[in-house]
Amino acid sequence: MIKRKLLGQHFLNSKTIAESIVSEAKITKNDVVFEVGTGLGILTPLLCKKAKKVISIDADETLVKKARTEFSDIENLVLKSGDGFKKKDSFSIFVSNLPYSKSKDAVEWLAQRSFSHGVIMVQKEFAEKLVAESKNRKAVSIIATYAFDIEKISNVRKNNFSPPPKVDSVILKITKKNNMDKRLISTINEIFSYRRKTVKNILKQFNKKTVIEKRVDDLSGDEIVNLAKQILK
Ligand SMILES: C[S@@+](CC[C@H](N)C(=O)[O-])C[C@H]1O[C@@H](n2cnc3c(N)ncnc32)[C@H](O)[C@@H]1O
Repeated sequence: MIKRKLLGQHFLNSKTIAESIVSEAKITKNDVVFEVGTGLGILTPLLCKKAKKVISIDADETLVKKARTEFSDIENLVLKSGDGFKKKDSFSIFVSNLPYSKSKDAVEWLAQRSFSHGVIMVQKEFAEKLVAESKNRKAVSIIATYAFDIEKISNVRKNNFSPPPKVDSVILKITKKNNMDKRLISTINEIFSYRRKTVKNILKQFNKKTVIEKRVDDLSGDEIVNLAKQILK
């Protein structure tokens, strides 16, 4: 039970929703799809039908073994065990019903990867955080909106999962816009730990100078990214 919770094991039980996720991913026979969280494999064979190749990873070895047996006849499927957000495989499309505790890690990892687009399912609150404005923004909102165009596809009620999670989910389409590196991402996170300070005082922490008296909350997303770039120069 503890493992289930830690790994966010709420399995989608609606074939219709699984089909709509795969359809939104606009997969062609030229695409390599990377799926994090094979789970019970509701998405995996549908992805394989459309793609040239599917790499599907689960952190739970038991689920990977089960999938290996169940999908042994699918030739374009590579099943792996381990932490999906530590893998270095190349892919063109990302599809994941994300393990919820890993949503922030997923966004930061995806921001560093080159790919075309993805379809992800996240908790409703996390989806709202990603597109939040001014004072409601977090570092992950800045990273996500700089790295991707984000489009909401639909809401998914919690009863479409077994066992049902506490909250509803949202399907998002993300299209890659800008690549970011690890240093830029950690500097944006650091800026947010000083979010009540003025830009002038933040830069002072990094031995840099400016006359700008604005606070982080008054800057646009691009201005925050540029501030992080200035700190890194
Ligand atoms: C929300 S379930 C989704 C499973 C399946 N795709 C579905 O839609 O029913 C998340 C899955 O991700 C797996 N998982 C959790 N953390 C992971 C990680 N870091 N890397 C790979 N898989 C992970 C869990 O074991 C679980 O099977």
